Amino acid sequence: MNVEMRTTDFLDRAVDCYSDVVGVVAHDGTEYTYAEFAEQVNRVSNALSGMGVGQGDRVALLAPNTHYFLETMYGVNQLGAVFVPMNYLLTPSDFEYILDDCEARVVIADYDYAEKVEAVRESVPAEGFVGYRADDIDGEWTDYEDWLAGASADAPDRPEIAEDDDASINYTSGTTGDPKGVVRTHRTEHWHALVLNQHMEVADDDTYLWTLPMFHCNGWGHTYAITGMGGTHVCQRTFDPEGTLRRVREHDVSYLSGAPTVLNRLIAYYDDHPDAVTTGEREVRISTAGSAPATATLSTVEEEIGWRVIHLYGLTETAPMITTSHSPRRLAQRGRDLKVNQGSEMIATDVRVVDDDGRDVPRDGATIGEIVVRGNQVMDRYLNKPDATHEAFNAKLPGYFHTGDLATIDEDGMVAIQDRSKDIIISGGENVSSIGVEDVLYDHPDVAKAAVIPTPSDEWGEAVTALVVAKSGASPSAEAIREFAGEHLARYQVPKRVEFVDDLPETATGKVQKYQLRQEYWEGEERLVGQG
Ligand SMILES: Nc1ncnc2c1ncn2[C@@H]1O[C@H](COP(=O)(O)OP(=O)(O)OP(=O)(O)O)[C@@H](O)[C@H]1O
Repeated sequence: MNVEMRTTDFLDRAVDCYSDVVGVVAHDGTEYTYAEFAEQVNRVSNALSGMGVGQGDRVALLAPNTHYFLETMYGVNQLGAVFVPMNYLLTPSDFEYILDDCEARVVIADYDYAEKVEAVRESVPAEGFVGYRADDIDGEWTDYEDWLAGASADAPDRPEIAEDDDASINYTSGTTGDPKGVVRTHRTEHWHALVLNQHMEVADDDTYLWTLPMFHCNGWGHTYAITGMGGTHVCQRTFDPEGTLRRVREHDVSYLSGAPTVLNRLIAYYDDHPDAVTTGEREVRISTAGSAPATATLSTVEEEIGWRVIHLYGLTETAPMITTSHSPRRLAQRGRDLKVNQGSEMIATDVRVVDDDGRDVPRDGATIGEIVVRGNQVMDRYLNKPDATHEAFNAKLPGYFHTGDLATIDEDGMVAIQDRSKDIIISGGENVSSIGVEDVLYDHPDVAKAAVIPTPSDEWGEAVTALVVAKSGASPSAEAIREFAGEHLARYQVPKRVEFVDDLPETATGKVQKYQLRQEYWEGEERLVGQG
C-alpha cells in the first residue's frame, strides 16, 4: 500500500528517534532538543489555528536563518497550510506583489526586515502580522514569543494531507526578471530531501551550519534533510566569514553550504586570518551551487582551508538539486577538474541535454544544448501563471522542465554547464561561455571577482567584456588581464574589453546580477540572444 510522502515525516522521525538530541541551536546559542523543538512547532500550529489559518491557507515568512524559520515551516505544514518563505533583500513593492500573488493570510517577519512589509501593509491581503521582537518594529505587530506563549504545546489535530497538496511556494530570486511563485508539493519536497540525503550522505552525527539563506528553496532542502536524519541545525542569521569560521570551530560543524561567492568571501577572510580555520577530528564538507564556482575557488577551499567541496546544480523549480559532482569513482578516474563545472544526474532524476528540436545532443562533451529535467522533485506549477507553466514544460521536449541553462554532456552522462541561455555571448558568430572565461580570470593572482558579459559591438555583434574587481592592494592593467586570458583561451574568447569596478551587484543568494550589468551597455539596443 502506498504511503503519502509529506514534509512532516522528517520532524516526526526526529521526534521518534532523537527526541533527546539537540536538533536546533538558535542564532543566540539557545539549544532545543527535538522534543522541545517539536513543542515550539506545535505552538506555531496552534497559534495559527487560533487566527483561523487552516488547510490550503498561505503563511508568509520574512526571516534570516533562525530557529523560528524552522518552527514556522513545520508548524505551517502540519496544519496542511502552505509555507511562503520570502527573500529578505527584496523591496517593499516586491513584497506587495508576492503577498498579493499568494494571498497570504498571515505574515511573520523579523525585526530587521518587517518594515518592508509594514510599508505596504495597507495594500496586502494578510490579516495577521506577527513580528519576531515586535518591540523593535514600528507598527502593530504581535510579538512572536507572546504569540507562542499563549498557544498550547500539544500536537494539533492534523488534517488529511495528500502528497500532491501544496507545501510551499518559493519565489524565484528574480536574477533574470519578475519573481515567479514556484509551487512545490509535499511529495516534491519529500522526494528532493531523500535524494539530497542520498548524495550528501547526511547522518545523525552531522552538524549543519546555516550559512545558506533558509528562504532559498527551503535551504536547498536541508531544512527537511538534516531534521529527518536527526542531525543538528546551527543557525547563523546571515553569512559573515568570521562568524562562520567561529561557529565551525565552536560547534564542530561537519557540513555547510553556500554559493561560490560565499566560498570566495571565506577565502578572502582566510587569506588574512589563516588561524581562523582549524582542522578538527572530522572532515568538513561544503556544498556549493547557484552559480559556477571557479577552479581556483574550489582548489583553494580544498587545499588551503581543507574542506571537501561538493558542487551541485539546480533551480528553484527543481527543488533545487538535480546534478552532483560527488562521484568518487569518476573523480578518481578523471581528476578533480571534473568537479568544476560538471556533475551527473541525481538518482531517479532524468536530466537530458537537448537541441532546439528537443532531440538529445551527442554525448561528446562538446555540443551545446539546453538542460531539461524530469523527476519527482520538479515543481508542480508556477502560481497563477498557467502560460509560463505550460511553456516551461513544453518548450522543446513535452513533459520535461526546461531550465534555460546551456550545457554539454559526455559519454559518462557528466553534464557541464556552459551558461544561462541569456548569458551566453555570441561574438563573431562563435558561442562564448561567460563561465569558462570567468574561470580563467579567477586564476589570475590579482583578480578577486570577475563577471563576463556581452557588450554591443559593430565588428563582433557582441564583444566579450570582463568586469573585474582587483584584489585589495593589487592594480593589474587591462592589458595584463587580456594577455593572461590569451594564454589560456582561444582568441575569440579573450575579452575584448576589461574594465575595473569596485564590486559586482549580487542577489541575496550570491549570484552576480549580469542582467543589471548588461543593462547599462545595451540601453536602446536590442540583443541578438536572450532578453537582456
Ligand atoms: N552549479 C551551478 N553552475 C552554474 N550555474 C548554476 C549552478 N547552480 C545554479 N546555477 C544557475 O542558477 C539558476 C537557478 O537559480 P534560482 O532558481 O535561484 O533563480 P534565478 O534563476 O537566479 O532567478 P530568476 O529565475 O528569477 O532569474 C540556474 O538556472 C543556473 O543558471
